[in-house]
Parts: sequence; C-alpha cells; structure tokens
Amino acid sequence: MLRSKILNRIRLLKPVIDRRCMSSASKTPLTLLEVDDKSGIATLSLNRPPVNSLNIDLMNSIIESITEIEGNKSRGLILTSANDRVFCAGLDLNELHKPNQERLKEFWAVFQDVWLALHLCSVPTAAAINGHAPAGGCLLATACEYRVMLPQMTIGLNETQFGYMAPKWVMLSYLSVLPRRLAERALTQGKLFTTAEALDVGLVDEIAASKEEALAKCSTFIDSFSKANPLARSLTKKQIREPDVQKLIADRAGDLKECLEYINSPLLQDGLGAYFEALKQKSRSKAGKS
Ligand SMILES: CC/C=C\C/C=C\C/C=C/C=C/CC(=O)SCCNC(=O)CCNC(=O)[C@H](O)C(C)(C)COP(=O)(O)OP(=O)(O)OC[C@H]1O[C@@H](n2cnc3c(N)ncnc32)[C@H](O)[C@@H]1OP(=O)(O)O
Repeated sequence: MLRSKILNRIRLLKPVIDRRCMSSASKTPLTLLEVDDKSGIATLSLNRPPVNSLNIDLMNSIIESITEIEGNKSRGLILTSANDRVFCAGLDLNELHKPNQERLKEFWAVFQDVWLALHLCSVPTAAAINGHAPAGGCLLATACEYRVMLPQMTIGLNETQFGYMAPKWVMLSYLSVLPRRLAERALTQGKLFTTAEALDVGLVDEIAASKEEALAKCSTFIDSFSKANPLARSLTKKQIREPDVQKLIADRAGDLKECLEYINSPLLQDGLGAYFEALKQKSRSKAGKS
C-alpha cells in the first residue's frame, strides 16, 4: 500500500517537474552531463558562470538532467561544478531583489521542484563540492546522500546574514544531516562552515585534495550500493525521506505564499539590496574598479 502510494506520489510529482523542464531551453549548456561508460555513474556539472547562481533556467536544467539520469538507468549521480572556485552561490539574488511577481512565483516553484527532484532522486547521489556552497548551494549538497569537499571552501545556510530566514523545508534538509542543536545554532547564526569545520560536524563526509579525488570518493560511495537491489534501495531512501518531503508537498501553495510575503517585505528587500550591493562592490574592488 505504502509502496504504491509513494510511487503514485512520485508519478504525481514527475508531471509537474517534466512539464516545467519542457518550458525553458537555455542557449548555453547550464549543466554538463557525462555518464562514465565503464562505471555507469553520471556526473552533473553546474555550468553557469560566474558562480552557478540558481536562476529558473539553471534549476530547470538540473531537473531535466536528473530526469534523464533516472531514465537512462545510470548507477548514480555525482553533482559538482564546472567552476573551480564556486560549487554553487545559492539562489540568484537578481531573482529575489526587486522581483517581477509572476517570475518570482515561477522561480520559487522551480526552487521547490529542484530540491524535490534531487532529494528524491531514485539513484544514489553524491556531491563533489569543489567550491564554495552557501545557502541554496548548501541545500543542493545536503539533498545528496553523501558529500566530499575540497579544502579552503565554505558551506552553510547563511540566510540570516542577509536578513532572510530559510524556509521550513530548507531547514529540514539541514536537520537531516546535522544534530538539531547544532543545526539551530548554525541556522540562527547564518554560519558558513569551513571545510574542516564541516567535516568535524558531519555536514560533509570526507575531504579531498582535488576535484578528481572528490569524484573518485563519490564514486566509491555510489559503488557501496552495488549489492543492493536498485528499486528496493530507491524505495527505502524515499520512505525515509517521505516525512520531510511531505511537509513541502502537502503545502506548496502555503510555502509559496509565505515566501512571497517574506521576500517582498520592505525590510527584507532593503537588507537584500545592501547585501547584494556589498557583493558587487567587493567584486569591483577585486577587479580594480572603484
Ligand atoms: C518564512 C520563510 C519563507 C521563505 C523565505 C524567503 C526567502 C528565503 C530566501 C531564501 C533562501 C535563500 C537562499 C539563497 O541561496 S540566497 C543567495 C545566498 N548566496 C550567498 O549569500 C552567496 C553570495 N556570494 C558569495 O558569497 C560569493 O560570491 C562566493 C563565495 C559565492 C564567490 O566569491 P567570489 O569572490 O569567487 O566571487 P564574487 O566576486 O563574490 O562574485 C562574482 C560575481 O557573482 C555575483 N554573485 C555572487 N553570488 C551571487 C548570487 N547568489 N546571486 C547573484 N549574483 C551573485 C557577484 O555579485 C559578482 O558579480 P559582479 O562581478 O559584481 O557582476
């Protein structure tokens, strides 16, 4: 009964995700998908310069790739970045700052979809975190089952640093990896963990000296399921993740409404504007422009 319920729910989910995927074709490859013909493991690289910030097109491209990977019977999915400094800079602040309301609704729905698609992905998933992973970038990493990170990077849900509170389902993704007291402290502080700190608290599982080593460690993790029946493994993962997923699926409209109110509030728009300006200023001074 529960199995068919879960499968039906996934089928219900899929049409939403598939329909969204068809709606936008990006001109440049926002994601690069390679399947190793020996191991059968798919590597999905985020490829939206300069920092893989998540806009509608990139998130649709990720969803499309996950749907393709699940359909082509890949043995596993490794999520990584084509950029050697940044894994993913989180949500594209251009989508949140002074947003077009219709676009913001679509943006948020796709944000919900990309988490559901990755969190419920039927094949084993691992993140080779070869760059900084703040906020939404951290969410993509925690949606995966295993995380390998390179040194001297940062990862964490830093929303309170720019005046936001992460949505409930984003917090749940953190709580699926960190003990509650630590997750609460990190969320309220908006903490960005260094690679060493992230390993220490269990936010990441291993550290690798290079991207190649990180990919190899992720492949070893995926190989650890070689003796498990793929369907039984997938159903077991979905059953364990079902309660968290249900909290979003049961009230996607409510989550969207709360997000719109929150993002559009003047206080938050001011905070976000100042934060975004500081980022641009930092970038300009780095490039030697005053
Ligand atoms: C009740 C609650 C319900 C709902 C809640 C409502 C809303 C919640 C909102 C929520 C969730 C938010 C999650 C998010 O992901 S918001 C985004 C958070 N991201 C960040 O804070 C990261 C910011 N970026 C950085 O820290 C750094 O850029 C870096 C560490 C990722 C990389 O540093 P670099 O030194 O390599 O690069 P920079 O010079 O800083 O940047 C280069 C370039 O990229 C621009 N940029 C950086 N990050 C973003 C971004 N997230 N979006 C858009 N653009 C970004 C940066 O401005 C530079 O651009 P220019 O060169 O100035 O053009």
